[in-house]
Amino acid sequence: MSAMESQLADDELAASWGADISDGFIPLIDMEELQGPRRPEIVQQIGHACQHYSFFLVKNHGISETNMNNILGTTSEFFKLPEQEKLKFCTNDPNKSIKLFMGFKDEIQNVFIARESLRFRTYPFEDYVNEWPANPPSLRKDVMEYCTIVKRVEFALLEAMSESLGLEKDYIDKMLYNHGQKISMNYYPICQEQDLEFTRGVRPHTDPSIITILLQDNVPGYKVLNNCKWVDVGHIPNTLVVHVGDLLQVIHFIYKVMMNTHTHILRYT
Ligand SMILES: O=C(O)CCC(=O)C(=O)O
Ligand SMILES: [Fe+2]
Repeated sequence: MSAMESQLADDELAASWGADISDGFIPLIDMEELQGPRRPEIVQQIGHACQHYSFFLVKNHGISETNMNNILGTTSEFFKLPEQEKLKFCTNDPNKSIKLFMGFKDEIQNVFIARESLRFRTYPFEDYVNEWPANPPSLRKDVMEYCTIVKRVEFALLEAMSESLGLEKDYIDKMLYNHGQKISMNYYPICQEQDLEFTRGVRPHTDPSIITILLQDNVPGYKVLNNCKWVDVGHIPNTLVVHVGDLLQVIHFIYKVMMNTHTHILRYT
């Protein structure tokens, strides 16, 4: 098959199970179907999405609308806290499992990275929960509820990814040996129209993770790189974006991803 024919076949296959977005196409996986008779087909879809896109959307993932609203609400409450309360979590100490990153100017590229980001280890909860912010009071409960279900989503996806590579379904999980989980709560503040050219949410990057599972609010701005073109993911309600991270790529050499957030409106993920 020529490269063009193969691209066409890929596009046709993808067109039968993807989601149309504003300026392109993004694979959409129905996770509920992983439990039923169509599992082999869905596993194939996941493998195809990882190999040809390195990102995809998932629906019917088991995270309720309430859970999603709670964690996004908690995130926005945290970033609304007074500066001195938040700054307690800013640290250069490499041994700290929780860190807040504030917006900063990148002098070399002459851009302002506007994002505030609170990142912390979550799993196993008992090892870390006491370090999590006690404010807002809902945070610990919301993070635990959300991360418990995200862990299930992650396991289901890693199993399907293993199978899609012709491996035993617990292959990747066993290789990773009891791996943990990290959450990154992000706040993209409003920036002025005239500053837009010099302001980024995040710079183009790949993630140093196994997989990244992203929940975003309904504000657009998130882009992924596909065939050398940045594609706006937009917001499809009740879906999560899944990315193949660098570590999974290192294990298998075939999955690759890039992402970029550039926004001039208030946004939480
Ligand atoms: O918050 C987003 O939209 C993207 C965040 C991201 O890419 C990251 O934290 O690695
Ligand atoms: Fe990322």
